[in-house]
Order: sequence, then C-alpha cells, then structure tokens
Amino acid sequence: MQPTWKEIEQQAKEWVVEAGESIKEALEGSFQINTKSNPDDLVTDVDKSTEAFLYNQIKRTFPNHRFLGEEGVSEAIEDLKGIVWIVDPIDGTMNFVHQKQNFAISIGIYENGIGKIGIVYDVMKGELFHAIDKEGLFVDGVKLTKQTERPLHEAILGVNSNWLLEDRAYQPELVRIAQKCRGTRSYGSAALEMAYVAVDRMDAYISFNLSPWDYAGGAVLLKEAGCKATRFNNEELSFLEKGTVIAAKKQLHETLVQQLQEGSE
Ligand SMILES: Nc1nc2c(ncn2[C@@H]2O[C@H](COP(=O)(O)O)[C@@H](O)[C@H]2O)c(=O)[nH]1
Ligand SMILES: [Mg+2]
Ligand SMILES: [Mg+2]
Repeated sequence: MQPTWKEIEQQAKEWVVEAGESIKEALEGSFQINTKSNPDDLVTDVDKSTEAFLYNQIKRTFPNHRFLGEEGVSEAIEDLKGIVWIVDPIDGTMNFVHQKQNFAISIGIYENGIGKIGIVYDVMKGELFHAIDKEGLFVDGVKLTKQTERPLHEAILGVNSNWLLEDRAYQPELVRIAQKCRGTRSYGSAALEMAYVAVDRMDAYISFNLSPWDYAGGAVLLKEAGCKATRFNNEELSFLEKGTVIAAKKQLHETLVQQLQEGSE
C-alpha cells in the first residue's frame, strides 16, 4: 500500500532532524572544504555525506521515489515524472563554513512536477518549517494562519546586495525597488529566506541564479502560506533549470513583477 503524504512528511522530518545532529557533530571537528563553479561556491564533505544519508534513507524506504540532489549523489534526472525528492543538503554552505549558522536542509517532494511536501530545517536554531499540499504551513508542528499583506514602502525585502552593485540585468529596477521598500535583509540561504516570507518575517525575497534544490522546499511552504513564487517575468519556476526567483505575498508579488517588467521594456 502506498504511504500517505502525512507518513512521508513525518519520515522526512525525522531524517532532516537526524541529519542535523550529524551536521552539528561535524561542526565540532574538521571537515574538507572544496569549491565548485567559482571560488565562492563552496562545498564540504558534510554537504555530500548529508545528501548521501538522505538519499540512502529515501531509496531504502521508498524505492520507487526518485531523487534530485545538489551534490550529485544520485544519477541525474531529466524529468519530474513520479515522486521526486529535490534536496539541498546544506543551503547556505558559505554560512555553514564561515558562521556555523544561518543554513538549512531543504527538501521539496514533487509528484509529476506538483509540490506535495516542503521542508526547510534551520539546523542550528532547531526550527522546522514544513507543509503538505493543501494542508497549511507549520513551524515545529504549529499551524500558521496569519499572513499580512504590506505595500512596498512598508515591506522588508530579502535581496543580496551583490545584485544591486553588479552590472546585471534588472540592476536599476532592483535599486529602485530597494530604495522604495522599508528595509532589505540578506541571509545567504534561499531556503531560509523563502521560509521567512512564508512565515511573515519578510515580505518578499528576490534572487538571480538559484538552483531548483535551493527553492523546491520553500516553494511548497510559500504556496501553503498563500504567497507566490515565480521567475522575474512571472513565469512558473522550473524544478529542472536554474533561474531567477521572486517570492512574496500575492499583492506585493504583483507589484514587484510589474516594477521589474516596466524597467526591462
Ligand atoms: N551572492 C550569490 N548568492 C548565491 C548565488 N547563487 C546562490 N546564491 C545563494 O547561496 C545559496 C547557495 O546555496 P548552497 O546550497 O550552494 O549553499 C543560495 O541559497 C542563495 O542564497 C550567486 O550567484 N550569488
Ligand atoms: Mg543551495
Ligand atoms: Mg547546498
């Protein structure tokens, strides 16, 4: 008999907490640090061992489920058919290495491309953001029901200052948006920043260059919070390709997409 989404979510939550304990132990010792696409794109053997732990648990327990992870522990996948676990074992590796905090384990479980379960676990704070499709958003088992829409001038916006300084597409529009909002914040973990929008600690999060595993978990949390997460051009997020992300309360999302589109015309 197929497990229920509740049973799958419960199992996934247990695994992320167990993985978090191993990550905390690793932080007390030494670990290997390497780089990937550029000198600032860090990866450690803890990222890889965490992904391997989650992959092995999933394949042992749900053998017909598929896996898409950042560190390539499993074979690559070209489609989202069936049930796919999209996993970032440590989102915010730079923070893990430099700060030993402000990082998360992120899991999005998708069925034929539709988000069914989202889990973002702040390992050092022990804060677990979780959601099942159509069942609401929870933090550590407590359901969140309140979401406040705020206009741009009253909004806290999650944006990395790099996007405002570098000569990038949309840079003038992003500067104008940053000038209009109440304040900006940057935590260096898309998974955490999308969870913060979902639980109303920020009103929007904007980023270039994110991978599906950075946002697959947060996208489900945001859907259950009644928020919206799309590409800058309002197209749906792809869970197979990198790209831009705007995650926000619904009305603010519309404002932000409009302001970005106005500038790009
Ligand atoms: N300043 C930049 N930050 C980036 C970029 N791409 C992603 N990010 C942020 O870092 C983490 C990377 O995730 P990890 O799993 O590799 O630690 C991601 O969540 C974003 O917050 C970038 O090009 N520049
Ligand atoms: Mg990541
Ligand atoms: Mg990662």
